[in-house]
This record gives sequence, structure tokens and C-alpha cells, in this order.
Amino acid sequence: MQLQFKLPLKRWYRTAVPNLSEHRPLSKYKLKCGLEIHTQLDTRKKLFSQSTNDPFHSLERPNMHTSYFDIALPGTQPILNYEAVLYAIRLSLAIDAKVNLQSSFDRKHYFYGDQPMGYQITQHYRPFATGGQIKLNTDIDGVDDKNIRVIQLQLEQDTGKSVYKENEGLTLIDLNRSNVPLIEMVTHPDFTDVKQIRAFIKKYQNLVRHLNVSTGDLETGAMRVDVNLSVNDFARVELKNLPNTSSIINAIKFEFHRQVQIIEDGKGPELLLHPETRGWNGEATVKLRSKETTIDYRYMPDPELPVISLSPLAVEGVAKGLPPAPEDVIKKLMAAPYSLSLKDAKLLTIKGNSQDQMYTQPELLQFYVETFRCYLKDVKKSGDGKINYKLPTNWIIHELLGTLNKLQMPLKKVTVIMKPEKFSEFLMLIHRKEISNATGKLLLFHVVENLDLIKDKKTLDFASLIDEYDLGKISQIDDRELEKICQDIIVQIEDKKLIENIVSGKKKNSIKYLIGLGMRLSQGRISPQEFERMFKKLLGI
Ligand SMILES: Nc1ncnc2c1ncn2[C@@H]1O[C@H](COP(=O)(O)OP(=O)(O)OP(=O)(O)O)[C@@H](O)[C@H]1O
Ligand SMILES: [Mg+2]
Ligand SMILES: [Mg+2]
Repeated sequence: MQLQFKLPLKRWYRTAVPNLSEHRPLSKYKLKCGLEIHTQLDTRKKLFSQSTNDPFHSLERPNMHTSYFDIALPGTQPILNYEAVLYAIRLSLAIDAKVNLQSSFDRKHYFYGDQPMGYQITQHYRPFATGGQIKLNTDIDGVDDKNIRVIQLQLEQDTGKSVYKENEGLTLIDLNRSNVPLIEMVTHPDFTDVKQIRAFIKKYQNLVRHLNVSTGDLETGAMRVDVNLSVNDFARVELKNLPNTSSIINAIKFEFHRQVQIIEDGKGPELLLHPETRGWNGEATVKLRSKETTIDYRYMPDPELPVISLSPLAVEGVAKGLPPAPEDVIKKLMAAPYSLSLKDAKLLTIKGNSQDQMYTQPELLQFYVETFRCYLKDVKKSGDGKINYKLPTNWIIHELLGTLNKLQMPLKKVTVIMKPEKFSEFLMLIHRKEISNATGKLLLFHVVENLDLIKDKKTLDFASLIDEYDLGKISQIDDRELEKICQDIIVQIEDKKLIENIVSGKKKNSIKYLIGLGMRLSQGRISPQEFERMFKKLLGI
């Protein structure tokens, strides 16, 4: 029987879980955890059939992407999808696992409504890859350096989904997910702290996204984490059905305390003797069943699937096409000449959780790096030498991305017109102080907003845009003209007290308000320093 969680989703977040650090002499109680992480591969087709692999976009239309094999009609047979094999090689190599040139499929038997074959095809006797590791790193992952060893990776098929209609007393079965390719990655029980587990999940999630093998989302179930936990070498408890990071962390904390209490009460040898499987109801872990043993599953080689036999050349070929590890890219971006902050370097490298990003990380990274290169070249060419390393960062990572989000404009569309050389031309306008920052913002917004018009003209000419919209910075503004603007502002201001307070020195900073009015009036074409100088002169301070 599967446990049905009846709690509203919100309760996952509201639970009061004891704080590990508040507990008794913890040194007496050693936490040991190992993870089994299931990741759905983002292949076009399913693992053993020609059905579309799309378990989420069809939630309103259950059983839409199902072939005879996916619904287990007798007589249908599996045919392996090699795209899934390529993805599995990518992931295995990226975590330093040894890809086994010969691996094979086995049947793991158990009965479930959403598993109509009566068994799951997985790899038990000869897994896809063996060994490997993921290193947690203080600088990048925010936890003490720690090496988490991987036992193995196995290719397997996903099950269908049970949809419980409690009011009607019905359980519905949706087989859209049935036979979606999964990689189960199993770690050694190397974790000794929840912080390591949180960091590891994030890192592994980033990795599968970086390799483009999965969306890695926990919320949709594209990534599912089972935690095995034991205290002081008593039997392990397996925690399953943990839908998001906070339930994973809270369930671990709860379970640790539950086991510590049992040991303190002297009942460890009695209650923690046999492995069991527990779920999380939002407040406590609850027993689902005793842990199945290998014998229970009656593993047997699948007689319908031949051995996966890989040539070393195929593995080498995949290895050559692997992108550099996210960690290496981040380190490179944080070093000279880029000198980015960890936050900005991560933004260029690691996909965030948001679904509607206007860019992919490889697109953004490439644009940034190439623009940076053009900017260095342009500065050298211009002969004024002084490179402002922050300029590309500020204008690409902060300003451009903000503009894309505001206008819901994909980066891809922008970079067709604003190629790195063009963007560097734009940066040089600011670099040479031909336009102010405020004008730059207006100009960038204008260009992105009117991309289609610019496309017609086939050219993007900043100089003519500056002319056309009268955006040129009046840096050489004549003092009489500036004086007139400032004088008008002072005369027209209604709050006379404000002026008095500036003059008397009571509220010196209010001068910024006047400067702001001036900037708005001049649309940013006169620098704030010029305004400050003139206001001070006029007010005699
Ligand atoms: N003493 C222990 N304490 C905590 N975790 C442990 C301990 N011993 C083993 N583990 C962890 O238990 C997990 C075992 O996973 P594995 O997939 O090999 O088998 P399983 O859980 O029996 O099978 P299934 O795939 O059916 O869940 C590993 O992550 C391993 O690190
Ligand atoms: Mg397992
Ligand atoms: Mg398990």
C-alpha cells in the first residue's frame, strides 16, 4: 500500500523541526547518510518505446504519451533508446564514474497499480557506471571540503503515476510517466551533516542542468531524492517521498532525533534492528513498510534486452563533447581578467530555478565573455588605457538582464542585432563618458524595446540614435544654462523648508532630492556632480 499524504502542500513548509544543534551531547550520536537520487533524463523519446517523453506538459491529458509497451500490453517488447545511453555516459563521466563497457538490464519485481508490468526494468547485476565522486568545496558550495563517493549509476525506467481521488474513493492511473528514462545515482553513506546533503543536492542538480541531461527540478519530480539514514551503526532507515529540499532536510532532522531518542531509551537493539522505509507527512516520519531485501525483488536478468555494449571510442567521443565543469567555469570567472563575484559567476554558469528565464547560461556566458574580449580590444585601440573591468559585468549581468526581464525579450533575439562587438561599442560610449549612466540605461532600453524596427534598417547606429532622441550628454553645458535650470528648480520647489534645511546644514543630504529633480529634467544628460556644484553655488554652501 502506498502512503497517501492528505496534508495540504503548504504544511510542508510550516513544520517545527527540532534544531540539530540544540540537541543533547551530539558527539555521542553519529549521523550517517547515503543518498539515492533518481533523475529523469530529458530525451525526446522514452527509454524503451517510441512514445514522446513529456511527463509534465500533458498533466491535463493523462495517458496521452503511451505506447503498447508503456501500458504493458502482453507481447510487447522493449527497444533501448540510445539517446538515454548517451545522456547516461555524459552524467557518469562528469562525476568521474567508470562507464562500464558492458552493462545489462534486470527486472526488479514488485506490485503497484502504476507499474502494470509487475516489475521495473533496472540495472542490478551489471550497472551502467561504477565509482565516481562529487567534491563539496568550501568556496563554491559553502560547506567544509568533503568528498562524497558514488557507488554506481544505473539506467532504469520510471513508473506511472497514481492520482488519488479521496472523496470519490478512487485511485486513477496515469501512464504518461511510465517508461521515462531515469538515472539512479547511489552514493556511499559519506554524509555526516544535513548541510552537506543540502549542498550536494544543489550541486548535483546544477550539474544535470549544466550537462543538459535533465531539468533537475525537485518540484515536478524530475529529480527525486531518497535518504538512507542511520545513527551509531544501527540499521538504516530509508526516507522516501520527499518532494522538496525543505522536506528532505526536515525529515532528516526529525528522523535523526527519533533514532537518538530510541537509542537513549535503550531500545536501539530492539527497534533499530531491521532496515525500514519511512515517509514524511510534513510533521513526522512514518513507517511505510519494512525495507524490501534483494530477495524480495527477485531480481532476474531481462531476457528481452541485450547487453549494452559500448565501444571505448564512443565513450571518448562523449568525453570530448563535455562542457567544462561548472566549478571550473566559476573559478575562471572569479579570477582575472573577469574578477567576478561568486554570485555573478554563478549567475553566468548555473541555471536558476525560474522556468521563464530569458536566456540559457551557455548563451549568456558566451555573450559575456565575447563582449568582454571586444571591450578590452576597443579600450586598447582607443588609447586611453584604463580598463574598467566592472563595466561589462554591470551592463550585461545587471542592466541588460533586467531589461530583458522587464520587456520579456529573449537574449537570443537581442544578440542577433547587438552582437558582442556592438555591445562593446555601446560600452565604449559610457567608458568615454560620451553618455551618462542614466542615458545609457535609456538607450539600452530603447534598443531592446525597438529591436524589430532596428532589424528593418539592418543597422544599429548608436550615434544616430543619440542624435535622434537628443540623448547626448551635455557635458560641456555652459554654466549660465545650468544655472538657469537649477535656479528654476529652487524657485519652483513648494517645500521651502527643505531648502532652508539644506542651507542651515540640518539636512545636508536633501540636496540629493534637488539633484534628482535636475537629473529627471535633463533626462540624465547632465551629470549629478555638475548639478551638485551648481546647487551649492546658488545656495551659498
Ligand atoms: N549504515 C548506513 N547508514 C546510512 N545509509 C546507508 C548505510 N548503509 C548503506 N546506506 C545507503 O543506503 C543506500 C542503498 O541504496 P541501494 O540503491 O544500493 O539499495 P536499496 O535502498 O536497498 O534499494 P532500492 O533501490 O530498492 O531502494 C546507499 O545510498 C547507501 O549509501
Ligand atoms: Mg536504490
Ligand atoms: Mg533505496
